[in-house]
Amino acid sequence: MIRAIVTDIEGTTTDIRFVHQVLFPYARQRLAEFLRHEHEQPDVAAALDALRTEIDRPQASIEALIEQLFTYMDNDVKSTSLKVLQGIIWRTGYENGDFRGHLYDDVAPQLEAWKAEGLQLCVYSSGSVDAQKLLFGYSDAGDLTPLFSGYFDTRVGAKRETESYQNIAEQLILPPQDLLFLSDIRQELDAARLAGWHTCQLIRDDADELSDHLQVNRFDQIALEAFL
Ligand SMILES: CSCCC(=O)C(=O)COP(=O)(O)O
Ligand SMILES: [Mg+2]
Repeated sequence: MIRAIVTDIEGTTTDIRFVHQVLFPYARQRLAEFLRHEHEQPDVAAALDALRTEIDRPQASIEALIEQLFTYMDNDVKSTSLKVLQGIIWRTGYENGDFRGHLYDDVAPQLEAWKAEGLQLCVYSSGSVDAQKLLFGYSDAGDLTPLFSGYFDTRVGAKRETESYQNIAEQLILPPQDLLFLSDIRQELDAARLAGWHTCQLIRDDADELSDHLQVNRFDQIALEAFL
């Protein structure tokens, strides 16, 4: 029986275009100036030190780190340090009302229904935990953060690695057969399935002909009884 549902964000709850055409450019346009002025802020300094460790350059200057972060952004590298810094910059955008977190219209009602049925709801995205809380906290459907009891990011591992799903299950103290992962990306679902999870693929845009996961177009097409 499914007892917890863990959802991806980009392409699953949220239009990929919101992430790539609103969030990513917003951070990109501000990143260099932000780091030049704010690199001593404790949370920023910690992310920059983590980046120095990540690239094995303990003495890297702020300018060298900025260059590295632009390379990451150009290649959509899911670096934990980049994701933390993007989240810090996005906070200003959400708080100023520059944008709200996009959600497909089927998402909030279904999350509320599952919560009312007693299911545990969690998020797993490459975006930092703080960025996840911002997107759901300042969403098109209002503040949905009370619905969620867990948030996971690349600190548990990469989304295409089976070990990440084993780590999440361990943290939730639930057996994998009680867990359902929702994502638009077949390789992420493959990794979750190898960890023993149930899986369901959201097809928001183009069909995925190579997938053998159960596919739906909307959250209200997900029938939990199907996962035995
Ligand atoms: C918290 S929304 C921003 C998501 C993000 O930064 C990202 O890179 C999406 O990656 P994912 O692996 O979740 O598709
Ligand atoms: Mg996705």
